[in-house]
Amino acid sequence: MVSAELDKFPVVSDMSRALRNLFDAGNTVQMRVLEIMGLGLELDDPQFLAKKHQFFCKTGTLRSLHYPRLNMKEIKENQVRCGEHSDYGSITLLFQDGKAGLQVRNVHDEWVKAPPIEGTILVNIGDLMQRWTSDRLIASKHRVMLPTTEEENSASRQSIALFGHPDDDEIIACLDGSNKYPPIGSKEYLEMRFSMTY
Ligand SMILES: O=C(O)CCC(=O)C(=O)O
Ligand SMILES: [Fe+2]
Repeated sequence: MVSAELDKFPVVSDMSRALRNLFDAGNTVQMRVLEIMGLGLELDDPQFLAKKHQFFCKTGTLRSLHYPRLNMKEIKENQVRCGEHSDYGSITLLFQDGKAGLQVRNVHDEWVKAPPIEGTILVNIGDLMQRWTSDRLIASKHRVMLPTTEEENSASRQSIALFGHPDDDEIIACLDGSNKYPPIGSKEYLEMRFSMTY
């Protein structure tokens, strides 16, 4: 990146403290969402999922995604901002700025827009949660498309994803007692996905 571009980054005083606060607050929200999911899934112990995320400070990952503003003339055919994928872990909290572009594939296999709604956080189910719940909860495929108007092109987009993953030494076995997916170590699963990707 050229230095002129770097100059356009906002100056955030005490960045590390700001990120730490976001990480900690996000952790609290993740735990609450996992508890609510435990209730919805009618687990004997509704806290079960949350209890498997005790070392979030070690397993959680915060990713800042900055999509620069675009020049219409430089856009290639079929270019997207972030290609179709599902997240690997249990649940992801996604904080979007005011810019549209995110799309989620619904149960009818159609792409639907998931525009940012002020004051809300988007929650994605990850692949390991799908496996854990024997496909009762489906990992949502999502992608980020390019802006459609010239005006939107002249603005950058910023999002922050907080990826949750069960504790490293947990064995993830189907919660319904079935053998739909063989049990797998949480860390082992994540490493397998990374090695397939990179
Ligand atoms: O930038 C976004 O809104 C989505 C990013 C995303 O899906 C990811 O990093 O896994
Ligand atoms: Fe994602």
